[in-house]
Amino acid sequence: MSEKSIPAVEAKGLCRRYGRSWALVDVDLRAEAGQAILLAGRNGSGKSTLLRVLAGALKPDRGALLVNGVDGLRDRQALRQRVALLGHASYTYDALSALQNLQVVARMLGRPSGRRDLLPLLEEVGIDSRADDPVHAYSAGMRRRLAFARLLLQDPDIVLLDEPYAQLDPPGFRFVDTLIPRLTAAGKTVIVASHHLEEGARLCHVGLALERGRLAWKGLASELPSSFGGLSIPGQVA
Ligand SMILES: Nc1ncnc2c1ncn2[C@@H]1O[C@H](COP(=O)(O)OP(=O)(O)OP(=O)(O)O)[C@@H](O)[C@H]1O
Repeated sequence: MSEKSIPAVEAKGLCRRYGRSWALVDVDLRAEAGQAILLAGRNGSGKSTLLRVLAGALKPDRGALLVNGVDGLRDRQALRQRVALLGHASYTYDALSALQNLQVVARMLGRPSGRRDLLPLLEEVGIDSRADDPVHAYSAGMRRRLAFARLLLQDPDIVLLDEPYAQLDPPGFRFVDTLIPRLTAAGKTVIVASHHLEEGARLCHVGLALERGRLAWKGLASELPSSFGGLSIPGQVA
C-alpha cells in the first residue's frame, strides 16, 4: 500500500464534552507524514481538548481515531507509542534533576540512559548548564525546555505542540522555529495549536481553525483568517 493511502492521523467525528458542555463537536482531521498543521482558534475553542484526545490523554465521547492506520481508541498503548504531546503541564519529577528526569524516560523506553547519551538533549534545549539541579528550582521556561528535551528523547511519529512558544524567551522561539521544519523533514507529523498565526503560517502547511469546538475553517496555513488568532511574538529577533 502506498504511504499516501494511510494518513499518519485520521480523526473522524470526534466529540468530547465536559459535563453538559461540548468542547469538541464532530471534528474531522487528516494529517500526513511530514506535514505540519496549524490549529488556531480563540480561547476556549477546543484546541487543547483536541490535542489531548489525539494524544490519548482524553477519551472522546464519540468518533474514531486512527494513527498510522491503527485504531488509537482501542489500542491506546500503540497511540501513546506513536504520539507525544507537549502540553501546558510539564509533567516532570520535580525532586529529580533534569538529567534524572530524562533518565527515567530513557529507561522506560529502553533507550541508552547514560549522562553522555542524554546531556546533548539538554544542550540542544539550552539547559545543560543546569542539568544536575532539581527541577523544582527551575523557572517556567526552563521546565518548558526540559519538556522539549523529553519530547526529543521520545522521538514520536506524531508531535503535538500546545502553544509551543509559551514561557519561552527569543532564543526559545528560534528553537521552536527550527524544530518544526526539522521534525517534518524527518517525516514526522506536527500539529501545533497556537495563537501566533504569522509564525504558524511560516512553519505549517495546513491551517485548521476551531470555533466553539467545531471545525470552522480549513485551508493553507498562510491563508488562515486573523480572526482566529493573530498574535505576534514580542521581542522576536530575526
Ligand atoms: N477540565 C475541564 N473541565 C470543564 N471544562 C473544560 C475543561 N477543560 C476545558 N474545558 C472547556 O472546554 C472548552 C475548550 O477548552 P480548551 O482548553 O480545549 O480550549 P483552547 O482552545 O485550548 O483554549 P486556550 O486558547 O485558552 O488554550 C472551553 O469551553 C473550556 O472551558
